[in-house]
Amino acid sequence: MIYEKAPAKINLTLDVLYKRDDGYHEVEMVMTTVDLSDRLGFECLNVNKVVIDSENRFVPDDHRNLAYQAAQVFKEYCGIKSGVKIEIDKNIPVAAGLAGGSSDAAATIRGLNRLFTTNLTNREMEKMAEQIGSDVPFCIQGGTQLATGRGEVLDPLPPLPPCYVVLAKPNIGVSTKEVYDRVNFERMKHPHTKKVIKALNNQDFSSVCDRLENVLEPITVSMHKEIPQIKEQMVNAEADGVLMSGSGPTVYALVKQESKADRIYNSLKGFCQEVYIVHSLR
Ligand SMILES: C[C@](O)(CO)[C@H](O)COP(=O)(O)OP(=O)(O)OC[C@H]1O[C@@H](n2ccc(N)nc2=O)[C@H](O)[C@@H]1O
Ligand SMILES: Nc1ncnc2c1ncn2[C@@H]1O[C@H](COP(=O)(O)OP(=O)(O)OP(=O)(O)O)[C@@H](O)[C@H]1O
Repeated sequence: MIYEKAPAKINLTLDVLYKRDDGYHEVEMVMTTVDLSDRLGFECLNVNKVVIDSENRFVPDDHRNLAYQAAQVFKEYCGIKSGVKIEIDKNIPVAAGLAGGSSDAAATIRGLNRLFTTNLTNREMEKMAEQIGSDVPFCIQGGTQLATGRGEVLDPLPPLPPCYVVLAKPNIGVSTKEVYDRVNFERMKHPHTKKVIKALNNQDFSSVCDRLENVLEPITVSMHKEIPQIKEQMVNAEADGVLMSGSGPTVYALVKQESKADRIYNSLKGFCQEVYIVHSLR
């Protein structure tokens, strides 16, 4: 069995520019991976099928699983007739806005590229990833990147300066499609994406923290009061920056000091079922 790590992502910015004719939204977002990861294992099967094995009851074990879809796309593209077993050890909260399923799909493409020694380039793997979901191409290489188009046009950026990332996921469900469907361009306050990129170029942590913005946040907030409550607790515990990731519901805090990260963690532990202290990934 060979193994791949599948890290979660957070949005430092998320801007929506317009709705496209294909129904997707043109976006501009700065995303970065954090060290909360699923672990995926891959091995060949003699029979030509894809088998998903996970102990997490929220992870589908059939075609609905993005790792299953990635394996099918990979097998088709590379003309592979043997089957594959994929073990998913799930650590990223499910349906959280942290791209858990997307990262599993990307890890599957990378893992099968190693398992079958197919020598695909990152570019080829990103093209394949587009067929599975808008966040999957970013997850092929991860790190810190500017994602445009519907999320699949990628430009590498300098990493988020080293810090603690406290993630808090309230126990509520959010539909990404529903949040995008509620986008209202008239009332939108667009993020200063260029200033965040400049701050990353200068490795200026406090300017990054001052500019964290996500146009989907007010939409998800209007449906779930838990999100502003978590943000308020994080701010009261002296987080350097706070934002909702993706379409939510996970909210994160960026902090330099470990003692503050601990304080935020402790203040939220009773309120949220799932709270994690992790690091940004270089
Ligand atoms: C919110 C984010 O997670 C931020 O990274 C992504 O934009 C969403 O990425 P994702 O979950 O991989 O999205 P997909 O599985 O491709 O699309 C789910 C649904 O979200 C909406 N969607 C998604 C991406 C995009 N650029 N415009 C959209 O309008 C569409 O209604 C689509 O049917
Ligand atoms: N490998 C997977 N891990 C978790 N959920 C998966 C997976 N494959 C498919 N799913 C389905 O996708 C749904 C969304 O889960 P996921 O954890 O990918 O959401 P997300 O983090 O909000 O995604 P994104 O940030 O890309 O919008 C789940 O409810 C689950 O049914």
